[in-house]
This record gives sequence, C-alpha cells and structure tokens, in this order.
Amino acid sequence: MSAVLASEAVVPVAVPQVDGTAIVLLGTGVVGGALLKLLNTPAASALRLVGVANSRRQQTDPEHLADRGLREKLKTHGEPRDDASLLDALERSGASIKVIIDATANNALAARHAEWLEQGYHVVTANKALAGGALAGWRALQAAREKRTYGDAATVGAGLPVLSTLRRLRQCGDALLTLEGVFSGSLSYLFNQYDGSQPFSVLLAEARKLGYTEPDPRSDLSGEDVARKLLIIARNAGFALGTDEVEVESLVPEALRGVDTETFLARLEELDEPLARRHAEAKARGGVLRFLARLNQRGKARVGLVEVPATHPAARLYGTDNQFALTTTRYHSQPLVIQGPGAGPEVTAQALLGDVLAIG
Ligand SMILES: NC(=O)C1=CN([C@@H]2O[C@H](COP(=O)(O)OP(=O)(O)OC[C@H]3O[C@@H](n4cnc5c(N)ncnc54)[C@H](O)[C@@H]3O)[C@@H](O)[C@H]2O)C=CC1
Ligand SMILES: N[C@@H](CC=O)C(=O)O
Repeated sequence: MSAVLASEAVVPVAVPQVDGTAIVLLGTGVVGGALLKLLNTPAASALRLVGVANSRRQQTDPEHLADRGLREKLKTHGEPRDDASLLDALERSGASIKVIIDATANNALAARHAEWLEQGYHVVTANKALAGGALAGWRALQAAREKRTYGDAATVGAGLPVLSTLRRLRQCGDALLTLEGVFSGSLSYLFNQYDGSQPFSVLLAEARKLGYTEPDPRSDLSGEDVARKLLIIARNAGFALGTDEVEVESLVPEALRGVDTETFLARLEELDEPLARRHAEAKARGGVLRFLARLNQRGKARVGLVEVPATHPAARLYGTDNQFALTTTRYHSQPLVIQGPGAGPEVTAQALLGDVLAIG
C-alpha cells in the first residue's frame, strides 16, 4: 500500500509563528531530485525544507533539512514513511506559509490535494492525477483552492506559461474557442526524431533515460498523460469535460497493456513494427507523424497520432518542444501560440519553485 499523508493524525502544537515559508517535498525522483538541487541555490534561500519523502522513506526537521545529499541518502537511510510526521514537521516549523510539493505520479497523494488546501496548506504540484482525473476531483479542487494556493504550472507544458496565460485571458473576459497542439514532451522528442533509421524503442529508452517520460512510459504512449493535460487546460478554460469525453488513441500494443512496468520495459521492441509501418506510410505521402491533442468549439476532444504535412506547425518542432495553439474570441484570426520545451527535470523543477515563490 502506498504511504499517504494522514491528516487526521496531526496533533496541533503550540509553536510561535514566524514569517516565512516551510515546505515538504513528496517525491525525489527525476523532478523532485532536480528541485532539491534548486533548493540549494540563492533563489530558494528564503525557503525552509522541513520534510522530504520518497515512496519508502522520509526525513524531517522542523528547523531546516540543509543536507545536500538528501536524495541519495533517502535511498538507504531515513525514517520509514510515516504520513503524520511530515505534516507535523510543517506545523512545528511555525512558518506562516506552509507548502506541500507533490513531485510524484501517485494517485493517492493527488487525491489528498483538496483536503490539504482545506486544512490550510498551500499545494504545489507536478502531479496531474487530480486536476486531470475524474471530474468530481476537479470540482472538489476548485472549491478548496479558494482557501489556499494551488500551484499547477508544472502540470502542463512542464511550466510553460499556458495555464497562467489562459487565466489572464479569462480574467479579461476572453474565452477559449479551440485548442490544438503537441502536449507531450516525450512524444514530441520521439516523433521529432523518429525517421525509421533506428528503432522507435531505442529512442524511447533514450527519452526515459533523459527524464522525459512518466515513471511508466505507457502513461505517455497510451495518450493518458496528454489527455490529462488537455483536460486540465479545457477545465481551466471553463469546459467541464469528463475523462470519458476525450477520445484517446493508445500507441501501446494490446499485449503490453496489462503487464507490469518491468515486463513492459523488457519488451519495448514490440512497439517498433507498427510504428515503422505508420511512419513509412506517412513518409510515402510526404507527411510526418505527430501526437496531437485537439479540442474543438463544440467541446469535442481527441488525442492521438496524426499524419500532418511537413508544412504543419507541429512538424517544425525540436527536442521536447510542446506547442499550444489557443484560438479565443480575441485571438481569432490567428491563434495565440505558446511553444517551448515541455518535459525535463530542470524546467519542471523550476516551475515548482516558481509556484512556491509566488505564494505569499
Ligand atoms: N519528468 C518530466 O519532465 C515531468 C514530470 N512531471 C510530473 O512529475 C511527477 C514526477 O515525475 P518524475 O520525477 O519524472 O517521476 P519519478 O518516477 O522519477 O519520481 C517519482 C518519485 O515519487 C516518489 N513517490 C511515489 N509514491 C510516493 C509517495 N506515496 N510518497 C512519497 N513519494 C512517493 C518515488 O519514490 C519517486 O521518488 C509526475 O507526476 C510527472 O507527471 C510533470 C512535468 C514534467
Ligand atoms: N511525461 C511527460 C512529462 C511532462 O508532463 C511528457 O512527456 O510530457
């Protein structure tokens, strides 16, 4: 069973309140590890890290965990994962601003975001499972975020200014009409490079090593991660879409859908033949393959692999570039386009740090 924060176990303690920000970090993987590095830079000098956890261990210190080797140390040392003591460390810090940072892909933790906001904690997240999950969870989140800040920049475009732009447009009375683009950094990296000269599975292993994919790359290849981002954007734009309202094309062969992650990673070559065939067919017609997300004016949403001409804007992306083309009532004849790297440890960690620093 995965460890989660059990709020009911927190005993209020009388601690003198001090101005400042205390944080706990959940997840010390690709993104959490990069954030730990950023926390040791001058930009984060005002923040006090009072708790850090991976799925199995944690360390707490209500004063400040200043150790630089925390990520490595947690692999072998630390208290067993005890939910209550992380929140307790935040309470005992006495800080006026208390922030929980979720750098995991854990569904049970995401399910707690609304509850933490209700309890007075700010939440900053790279984890998309709540905002991009079931509509009921999204609605609970909207009610709770009136109480405290929900920093979600990292959930879309790895921190590209998509959600902030959308909110600003809405504040001005503008409305999203349609949305189109490439919302996955890993799939962008894969299809920008894939020319049939080396197997798709080799590129996928590379993307995973570089920290672009989800912990289980099937979350990317299945379209699930892209669908979540589409839902997050659409919902933030006022389209109350349910998960079942997005048509999703999966690139994961049927035989690899039910196996465990380790088995999937050992059988990556099974992806190669179907994608080589689709690539060759597209090439013969002068097109290229891109994994696109689309939302039309009637609220119809689809994510999947599309053959586009070489002149299409999505055909001219590089590296992990994401591209978000927003057509709104005021950006009507030409869409507002936001483009840039959409995955990777440093940019994502920076998005988390930026959201924390913006609180207050
Ligand atoms: N890698 C990227 O470029 C981006 C990732 N994200 C999101 O960031 C999140 C993390 O991704 P990665 O760092 O790549 O994954 P990862 O697999 O490298 O790290 C996940 C971490 O979460 C920890 N964890 C799992 N369950 C936990 C629990 N119950 N309590 C505490 N820790 C727990 C794991 O031990 C691990 O340290 C995901 O939600 C992903 O969608 C968002 C934008 C970009
Ligand atoms: N795996 C994701 C990482 C960012 O959310 C992607 O490839 O875009």
